[in-house]
Amino acid sequence: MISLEQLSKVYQSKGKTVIGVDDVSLDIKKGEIFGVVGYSGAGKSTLLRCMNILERPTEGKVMVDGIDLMTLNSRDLRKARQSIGMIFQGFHLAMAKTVLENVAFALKASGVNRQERKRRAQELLELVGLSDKADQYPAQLSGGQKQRVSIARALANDPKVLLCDEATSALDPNTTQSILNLLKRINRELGLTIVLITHEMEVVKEICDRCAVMEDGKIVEQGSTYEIFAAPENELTKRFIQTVIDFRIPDKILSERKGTIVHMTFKGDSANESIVSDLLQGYNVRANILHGKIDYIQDQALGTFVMELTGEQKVVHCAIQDLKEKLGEVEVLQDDRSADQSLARAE
Ligand SMILES: Nc1ncnc2c1ncn2[C@@H]1O[C@H](COP(=O)(O)OP(=O)(O)OP(=O)(O)O)[C@@H](O)[C@H]1O
Repeated sequence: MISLEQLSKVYQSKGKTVIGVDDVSLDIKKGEIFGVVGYSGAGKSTLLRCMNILERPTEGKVMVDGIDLMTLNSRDLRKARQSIGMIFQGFHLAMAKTVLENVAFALKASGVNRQERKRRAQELLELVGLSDKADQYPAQLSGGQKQRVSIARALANDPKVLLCDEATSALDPNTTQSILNLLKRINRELGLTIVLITHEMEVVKEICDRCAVMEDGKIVEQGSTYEIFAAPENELTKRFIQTVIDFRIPDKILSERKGTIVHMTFKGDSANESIVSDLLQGYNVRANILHGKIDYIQDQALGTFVMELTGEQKVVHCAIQDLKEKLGEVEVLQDDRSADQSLARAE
């Protein structure tokens, strides 16, 4: 649905060159929810705004639903933009207009008559659960309700794509959840392709089918959200995942442990099976759980465990080897230190 080819955006600011987006290529499929995550200044907003040419890329190609947006004149671009809705962190509502008028106004430019505009706006307010607020003004609404109005407005022209610029960043966790649920619902019910940018990995975990991680204008990793969580490769991606699944063990606890400390990730069904206990029993290795959690990402289980394994060192190594073959993701965080202890005693 959206295809970016070698996209770059360079700003000239006070005699300096600032790179906003640096050679990004990306394919976003029809009907998926795609997340772009990164720290402040990574280039997320610039990338998103290039997708509807609110920001004109310096180089590269932007294809949306088969149309090369960079080749359009301003009239055709305005028309093409009708199929690309957008919502913002700050809502951008007209404060002097009622909720209904805010939504109906979006239909004015497309030449819909007054009566039909009103009917459609009422229908959209129903979709976002705000029919009873039609005659109120934005100042009378909560942040979550304002974002619902802006979603209704963005949907007015039946877009194929919805771009969300930090849409939940100004909201509390409960309200964030309800807006994410609404986005998920309109994605499924209307078949809408959604691209969202965020600095919160939790948002990605919650609703994104696929995601990309951005740093210094570049995409450093991308893939299905489940695979990214299960086997992140880039250090930045790992840091983002740690904000959601934190398996770090305090240094003090680690220093007290003498066995081999391993971090294991269990994918899908294996998260529900007793592979580990069966295997460790077979090897006569004892396991002490230091951290354990099963998360559900895109309705698939993902288990994360940190364990201290003790037993004869050779046997522990064989058991780890076997676990790697069966589970794939096993990382040794700290080697066995019982030898250090006997060495210290000998000294
Ligand atoms: N209009 C502009 N003029 C000059 N530089 C800009 C402009 N817009 C963005 N930049 C620069 O481009 C880079 C990427 O900014 P961008 O806003 O896209 O990042 P971001 O990841 O969305 O961060 P944030 O979440 O803080 O908005 C930054 O270095 C920023 O200073």
